[in-house]
Amino acid sequence: MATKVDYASSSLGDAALEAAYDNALRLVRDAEPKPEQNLVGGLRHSTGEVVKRFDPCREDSLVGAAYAATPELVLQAVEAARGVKKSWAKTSYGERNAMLRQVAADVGDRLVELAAILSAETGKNRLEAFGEAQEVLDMIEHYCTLMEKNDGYLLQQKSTEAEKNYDLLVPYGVFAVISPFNFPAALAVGMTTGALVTGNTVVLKPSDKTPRSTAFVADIFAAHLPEGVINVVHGGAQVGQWLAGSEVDGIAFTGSAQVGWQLFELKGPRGLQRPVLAEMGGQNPAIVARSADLDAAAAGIVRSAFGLSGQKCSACRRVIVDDAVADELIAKIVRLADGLVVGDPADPRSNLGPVIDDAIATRIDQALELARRDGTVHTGGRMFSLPGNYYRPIVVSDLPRGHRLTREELFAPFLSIIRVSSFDEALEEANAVDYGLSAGVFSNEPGEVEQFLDEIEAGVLYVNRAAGATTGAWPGIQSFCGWKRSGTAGKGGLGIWYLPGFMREQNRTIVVAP
Ligand SMILES: NC(=O)c1ccc[n+]([C@@H]2O[C@H](COP(=O)([O-])OP(=O)(O)OC[C@H]3O[C@@H](n4cnc5c(N)ncnc54)[C@H](O)[C@@H]3O)[C@@H](O)[C@H]2O)c1
Ligand SMILES: N[C@@H](CCC=O)C(=O)O
Repeated sequence: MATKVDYASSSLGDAALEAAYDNALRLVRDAEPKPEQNLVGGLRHSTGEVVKRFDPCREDSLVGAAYAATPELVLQAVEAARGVKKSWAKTSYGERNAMLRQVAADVGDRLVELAAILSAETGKNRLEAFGEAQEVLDMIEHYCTLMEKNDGYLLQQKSTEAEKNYDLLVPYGVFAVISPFNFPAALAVGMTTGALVTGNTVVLKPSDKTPRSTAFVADIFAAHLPEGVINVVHGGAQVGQWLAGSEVDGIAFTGSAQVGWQLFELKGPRGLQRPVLAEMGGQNPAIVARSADLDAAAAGIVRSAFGLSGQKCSACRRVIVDDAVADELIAKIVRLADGLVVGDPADPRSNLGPVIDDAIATRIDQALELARRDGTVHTGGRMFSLPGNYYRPIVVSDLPRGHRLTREELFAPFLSIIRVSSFDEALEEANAVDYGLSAGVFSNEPGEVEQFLDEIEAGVLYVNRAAGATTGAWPGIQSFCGWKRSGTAGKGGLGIWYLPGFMREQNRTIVVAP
């Protein structure tokens, strides 16, 4: 691929790539998908109920499917992973890195196909799809590099000729990896690579809304790893519950706070606590001060609020703006939002596609009704001219302070604007939610920027970023730690402290023979 696309890119930058994507999307949509199989100890299982996934842009067209795992199969998958955990932990990180880099190389050879599958299954536009496909590669490379930089997390402590002391991090054993629908390749790969590169084996459960995208990358992992090191069980919430309720030694989860915190409460084998690395949702604010460059602010906010139809954990959900510039900012946001093209990813102009399913659409319809009753709806709403659940970007203001639409995560192209009269008040409102994932500020006052950095309660911060007020974190560049209700681990994916979460500490004092 000639161009490297990330979440801040504004074009694929290559006509040949556009054409290749168009062709791949057509092929993906035209071929009737075979149900994805479960993978247990290297064996494929194709029995049981078939979960079907329809194209969110063309409602009656099947785009993905999978055989849902039974409780017995889930346990077999955990056993298969347990069976090879010693041999996998015994491999050197150099050997593991070599295998994982082969995975990345193979994904790299099939990037266009992956982007097309991602678009077909989620409805995300081509830029978002290529960004995600590229993130898969950068995620694997970043975690392999971290293992090398940290020399496998083994340090010699003060030692003598007679006694050697080592402090090291060792894998827990078997990790359950439970992934969400919105980044079904990048996030499944991120968590899976985190577990594998540190020497754990994995049972991966993709979202039942996106089985094909996750199976695509999982199959490439399986092709390069010893049997049983990666196992895949398909299905919905119930399969996730069976997996999390099994004797796995750790859980890596990305998804809603409602589910993540339930998993956090579960006990591990023999009733003991185990790591639950849960990365969850947000109610992410962008603060706009009166000194801000309002064009940059509007651009960054619109990009972060409506990219992927607001179905990003990092999406900008609240704009908290100084009253002195609020009307001007609202006008700019509305103008940019109205200029976005809503449509099928097959349309190269499309900025945002449909939302993933009827459940989110119902939530949006209810939210809109509430917003019309309690506030001002400036623009946006359902588009009935297209099949599927398409929405024009919704911009709302003047909801009463603390209104639930400004507190809960709707996961939709829905932006609330809140007026304040001081920077202190802006920060107070920004921090008034239970979540703490990403946040942005637009200000040309250094003192305000410093106050924001010191006082905001969130793990991913952006200052004056027109390319994305709250979105666009990238492996090795940003880290992605959810504070408060947004994360359980206190360390996030993408960053430099992520891998130790998959390991525990052991000290080894070895007396050398006299
Ligand atoms: N912080 C992050 O890095 C991040 C990234 C992407 C998405 N998210 C969050 O994910 C959510 C959207 O994804 P989603 O709708 O797929 O989330 P979800 O919580 O509905 O599902 C996530 C995964 O958990 C499984 N699951 C559902 N109920 C379960 C249960 N009771 N036990 C075990 N597994 C269960 C699902 O089948 C899916 O595989 C949003 O809240 C978003 O903010 C967070
Ligand atoms: N890494 C992406 C978000 C992933 C969650 O949905 C971003 O930072 O915008």
